[in-house]
Amino acid sequence: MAEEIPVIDFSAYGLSCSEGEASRAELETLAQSLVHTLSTVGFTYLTHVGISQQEVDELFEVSDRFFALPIDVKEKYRRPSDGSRGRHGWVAIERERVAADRPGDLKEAFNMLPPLPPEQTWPNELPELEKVGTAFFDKCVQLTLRILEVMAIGLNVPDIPGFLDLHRSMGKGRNSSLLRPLRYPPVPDCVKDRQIRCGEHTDYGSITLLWQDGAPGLEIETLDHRWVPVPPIPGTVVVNIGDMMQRWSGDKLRSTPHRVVLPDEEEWRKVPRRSIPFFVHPDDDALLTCLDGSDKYPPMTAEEHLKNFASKIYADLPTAFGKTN
Ligand SMILES: O=C(O)CCC(=O)C(=O)O
Ligand SMILES: [Fe+2]
Repeated sequence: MAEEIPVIDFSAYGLSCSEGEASRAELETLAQSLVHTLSTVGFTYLTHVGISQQEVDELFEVSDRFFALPIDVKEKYRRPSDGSRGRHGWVAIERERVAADRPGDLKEAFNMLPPLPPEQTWPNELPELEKVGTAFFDKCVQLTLRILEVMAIGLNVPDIPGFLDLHRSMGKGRNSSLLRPLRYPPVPDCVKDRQIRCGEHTDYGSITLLWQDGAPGLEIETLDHRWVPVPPIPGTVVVNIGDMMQRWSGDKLRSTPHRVVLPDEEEWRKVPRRSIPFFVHPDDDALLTCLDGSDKYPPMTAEEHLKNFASKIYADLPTAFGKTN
């Protein structure tokens, strides 16, 4: 139930206050509760982060307009499938299968990975997508740096500026952080055996920020192996840990399996579900050395870590792993 996933008030360090405003004591308190939750549940809700509902709704709306374009227009902006030409662009329904034992996911997505390589463009048919998407991306970057700073305080990272510096290129190239509006269509009359909206997986980056619309379906697996819902709570953003951060923290923080199931209620089956994840990655060349000073895992660059998992989730590839984005 929702009560297993705490709601943490982030107002002391939200984007609405300036950086020097929060006292050390306020940040310490915030850091303790954040790290406690992310070490156990691996998921939390944050309120008062300083990104308004209006900004979120604007991105939902412009993404809706993109997904409503004819297939042949969306095809022009398809995400290259060979992985060597970047990951920006549209991903069609059932194209990804994040759980190997399930059919393709009932979702479509638009990966936003600024700056674009020269051979890719934003949709000319919908210039607002670039405008709204890049503005939201920038907000996510600012919020991410604040959340990472608070996490680092809670983890007693000795060199916090150095840790934050490993994320300095988000949105500037040589960094794989990704904003990804998702649309899960209304549940079709014919659903394949075991098909759901998004199969069981862990995220593979460092942290994920996730905005949900009002539709239910997101679930997490608890430490005692129960699947519990993460219902949408207005005015909150969900934050969770990815595999890279679990490893980097020497397994202190928990990369929690999650999925998006088909709703049982007829009213929710008839409507789409929309969400906006922002997947955070350190810079490609960042060397990840265990933050607790231990040698539990050998140092590895973010790019090496990414290569281990990327390109494994495409429905037409022979292997599919429980990893997404
Ligand atoms: O749509 C959601 O609520 C979650 C999606 C998700 O877990 C993912 O894309 O990695
Ligand atoms: Fe996920």
